Amino acid sequence: MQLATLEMIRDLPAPVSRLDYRDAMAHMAAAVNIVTTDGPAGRAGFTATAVCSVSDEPPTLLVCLNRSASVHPVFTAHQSLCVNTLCDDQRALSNLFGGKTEMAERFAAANWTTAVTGAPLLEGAAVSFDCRISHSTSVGTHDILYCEVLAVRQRDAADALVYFGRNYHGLPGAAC
Ligand SMILES: NC(=O)c1ccc[n+]([C@@H]2O[C@H](COP(=O)([O-])OP(=O)(O)OC[C@H]3O[C@@H](n4cnc5c(N)ncnc54)[C@H](O)[C@@H]3O)[C@@H](O)[C@H]2O)c1
Ligand SMILES: Cc1cc2c(cc1C)N(C[C@H](O)[C@H](O)[C@H](O)COP(=O)(O)O)c1[nH]c(=O)[nH]c(=O)c1N2
Repeated sequence: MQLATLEMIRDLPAPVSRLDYRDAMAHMAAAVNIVTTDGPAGRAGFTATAVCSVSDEPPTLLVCLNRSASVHPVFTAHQSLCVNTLCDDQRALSNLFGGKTEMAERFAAANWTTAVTGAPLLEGAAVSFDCRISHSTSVGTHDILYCEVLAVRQRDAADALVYFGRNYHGLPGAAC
């Protein structure tokens, strides 16, 4: 194996720091979601922007959940969840579910129903995806939850909520 020379090491780019990475990621706009679960380990929910579509056959999305989050044990116990994508008029929910708030207080601020898994579906959400967690992997500080979508519910016309530059922005909706 060729030993790296000092010149080679010196020429390597400095690794991206956590703060530089976060500054960079603040430039990536994202949808804002309340991810919920319910079952024997109780009802839980958190705000998530690290959510995206994976495949349409079978319908699958992914959610990245920080293992240090208070809700992490509940989601891993249930292996099911619902991704509720917020509309512009639901900004306050994002902060409420964004941590440090009692779970009962979080859920008291909105109306909920259920579909297949029993995970709470948010009334008035732009769209809700009721899912079974099919498998997960751990990368760095987060678990990546791969979720098979078992049911969907969508609201026809709604203004979208976007998170960009560490702030919320409304996006005028069209009939979807
Ligand atoms: N993926 C995540 O876990 C994630 C995403 C967004 C916000 N947050 C939380 O919300 C707080 C406020 O975020 P902000 O956007 O106002 O400012 P920030 O500077 O803390 O984060 C800027 C961007 O960096 C990314 N990021 C932040 N923390 C992360 C983490 N632990 N793992 C992976 N990516 C991360 C997100 O894209 C975020 O929008 C953050 O400190 C974090 O606790 C977490
Ligand atoms: C706009 C926005 C976006 C996200 C978050 C927060 C906010 C405000 N949080 C953090 C998460 O909601 C919550 O703050 C942490 O889980 C800590 O919550 P507890 O205090 O442990 O309940 C978050 N956490 C996570 O694990 N994955 C994610 O994608 C996101 N995205």
